[in-house]
Amino acid sequence: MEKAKFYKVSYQQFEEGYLDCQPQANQAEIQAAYDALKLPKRATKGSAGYDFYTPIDVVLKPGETLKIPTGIRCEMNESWVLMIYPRSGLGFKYRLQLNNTVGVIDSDYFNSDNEGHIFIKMTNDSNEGKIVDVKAGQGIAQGIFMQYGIVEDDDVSETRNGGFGSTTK
Ligand SMILES: O=c1ccn([C@H]2C[C@H](O)[C@@H](COP(=O)(O)OP(=O)(O)OP(=O)(O)O)O2)c(=O)[nH]1
Repeated sequence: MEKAKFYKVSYQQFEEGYLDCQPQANQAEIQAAYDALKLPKRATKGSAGYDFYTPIDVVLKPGETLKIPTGIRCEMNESWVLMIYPRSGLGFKYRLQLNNTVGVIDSDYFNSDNEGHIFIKMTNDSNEGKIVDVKAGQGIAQGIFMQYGIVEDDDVSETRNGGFGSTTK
């Protein structure tokens, strides 16, 4: 693949990921969120970041954390990586942080058994007592494609199958 392409995950995978993040959710709510999913987009021609839109309302008091099932998977050139960063505005306003500081989405994640469903985990780290309030459908984070290098005597032969922690089991 020369460039990259975003897709929605299957409904079945979205439901699984959604329930993992929001165990109380009912099927009508999940189906509505699935139907409303938007693929990531850049805001302007010169923007580096593809905005990821949250399928659920994100309301976080200081210190609270939420895992967001984006419903999105990404196919990309195998020498690329998709880096997920907070949106600057939300960081400036609320000190909204990604739990892993930066999300690293590997090109071979696309083929893993959860379809490469991208999750974003965030914490309101506000030190001014501000409550994060981002409605479903609004941008919550941004993804930037980058090319990565490998060492000249690299001999890895493992393939990925699974999400977080799967290659360290
Ligand atoms: O914020 C994130 C970070 C990662 N991932 C997915 C994509 C990535 O390809 C996969 C594995 O992530 P990573 O390699 O950073 O985590 P790990 O804990 O080292 O897991 P692994 O052992 O699977 O490499 O999880 C997300 O959906 N969201």
